[in-house]
Amino acid sequence: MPLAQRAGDNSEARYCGVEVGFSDDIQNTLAFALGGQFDFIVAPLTDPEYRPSKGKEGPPPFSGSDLVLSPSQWSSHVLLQGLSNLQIWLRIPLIAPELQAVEGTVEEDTAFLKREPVSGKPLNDSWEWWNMFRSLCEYHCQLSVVLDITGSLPSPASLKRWIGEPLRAVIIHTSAFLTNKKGYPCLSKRHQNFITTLFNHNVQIIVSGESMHHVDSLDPTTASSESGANGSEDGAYPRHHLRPYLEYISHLYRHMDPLTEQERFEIGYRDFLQAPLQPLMDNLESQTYETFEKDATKYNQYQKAVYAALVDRVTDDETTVVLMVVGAGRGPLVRASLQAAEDAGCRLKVYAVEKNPNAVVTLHSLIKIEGWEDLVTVVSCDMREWNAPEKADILVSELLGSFGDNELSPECLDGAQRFLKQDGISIPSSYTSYICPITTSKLYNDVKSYNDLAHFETAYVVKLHSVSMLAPPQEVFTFEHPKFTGDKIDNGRYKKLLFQPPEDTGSALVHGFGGYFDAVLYKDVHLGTEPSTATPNMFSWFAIFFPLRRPVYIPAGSAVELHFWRCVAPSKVWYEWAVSSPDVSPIHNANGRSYWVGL
Ligand SMILES: C[S@@+](CC[C@H](N)C(=O)[O-])C[C@H]1O[C@@H](n2cnc3c(N)ncnc32)[C@H](O)[C@@H]1O
Repeated sequence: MPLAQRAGDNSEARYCGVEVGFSDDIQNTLAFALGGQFDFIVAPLTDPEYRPSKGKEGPPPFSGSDLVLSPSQWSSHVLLQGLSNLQIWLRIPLIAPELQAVEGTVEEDTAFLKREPVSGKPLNDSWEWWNMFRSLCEYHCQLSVVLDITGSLPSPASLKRWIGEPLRAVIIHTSAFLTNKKGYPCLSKRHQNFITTLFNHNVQIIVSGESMHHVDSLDPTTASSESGANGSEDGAYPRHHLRPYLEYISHLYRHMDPLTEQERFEIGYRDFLQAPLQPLMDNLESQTYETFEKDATKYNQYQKAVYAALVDRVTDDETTVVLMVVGAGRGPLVRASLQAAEDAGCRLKVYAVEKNPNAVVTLHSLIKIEGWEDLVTVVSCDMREWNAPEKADILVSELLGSFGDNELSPECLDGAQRFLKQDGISIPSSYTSYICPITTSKLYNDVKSYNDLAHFETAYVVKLHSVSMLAPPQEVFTFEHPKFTGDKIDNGRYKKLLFQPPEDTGSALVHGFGGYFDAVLYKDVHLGTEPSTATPNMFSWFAIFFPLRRPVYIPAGSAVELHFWRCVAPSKVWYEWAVSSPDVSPIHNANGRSYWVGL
């Protein structure tokens, strides 16, 4: 039975298994573990005592026939170390044995990796063992990792690296547990936080070792309500000696914070590649507008910004402010603007400019339903071509992509500023893209599975989740509006960035870059996704992912140097990117050969 569900989380269930020794009687071993409420066992495939005797032909080192369990029992409840549905799971200690005080890890299994230092890599960091092994396997998508956790944990930054790796399970040893006041097993705060993080990333937990807490009745603070008080459900077996550990793990899971509304919306999108929208070249579908319109936070921020701009702009009761919503879609920014005007007590004349004829139909009907005919004029036109009958005081738009400028807001607004007064206000007034190097095995393998160059040179919209940020995001490109320079505006850009991972990270692998944005709507009203300032409860934008054709190894203490270009041609805009240190990558997407946004 899976661990009791955490509130609001209907995604994959979390399970807790138990490691068992080699057994001739696997039926009984399994029944005992399941009776103790564990979900599965982890068992060695071969007898560790078995030694092939020289010159003698003997039976293979297996205990018995595969018929000892039914096929469904094998697949649901038994993890054969190393083999699982044609997946290979490499088991390594989280802390290299020579560094840890506590014994009982799997040193033998990984000894071959430690035999010789390779190119000076610090072999006391078990992540290096994993990295060497998976590099030898060319990052194979069926290769995953399982970590043994004991009493000590590595530094927070080095621990964080594992979240971007294909970590399937952790084996938590009974020696990792402390004892609470009542004599029951519990974990240190750091261990608790790590296990909780693992739950969030669908990592299964396996308990292993001898019981170190000989308690025979359940601790009321950790007992799971659905389990029997003593022994197995049907009483056929004695109480499982590791049951208090399972109960503690289950307790941690049940007491996690419930998912927020935003997390509930996003959960099905985590770590899935999506092609970015092309709202200029294509016409968005009705369903896409419907999703946008559910994001109350986004429109609240716009309403606040329009209100603040109106308050600054209106000096007497007689003024009628001309406000143009450019790229009005089905009208939510028109609604937010009219509401802001009502709150500010000022008169507003609105033009709603939209180039998607389908959205224009809905916009017309909204205006009729709401009785806004005297307030709002609908213009079915591309804003870059419209001959406006008068100039605007305020230009409101939302043409932002996950990387700020990637849906060509700069090019559209440069075209629209012709009909903004010289002292007029653009909402947004500026936006900035941000980027950082990330470890993301899952996304890298998903891109690789397309088996062509073009997919490695494409940016993807992704709800980044099982990803490790190796350094904080840094600013890439900023665009400001309006920009009355008199000259033709050049929206081409180039930036070189240097990312220094925290000192205690150790080495790491970069699979690509995560991109975000922040937009200043008006003065101190902003919205964005850059993690340190992200607008809470806003779900209109996921991050953007720029992959690398080959992951780049970053030795401990080294920085990552990234070059990023925004290139503009008469009919398209595209990005190019390359890493120049500590290793040199090719320039990705040279001349926009694989990915571009149409003008
Ligand atoms: C991201 S959507 C936002 C729609 C709406 N404002 C909202 O918040 O739901 C951008 C809208 O701008 C429109 N658009 C993009 N470029 C445009 C252009 N050059 N002229 C007119 N409309 C444009 C698209 O068709 C789309 O409806």
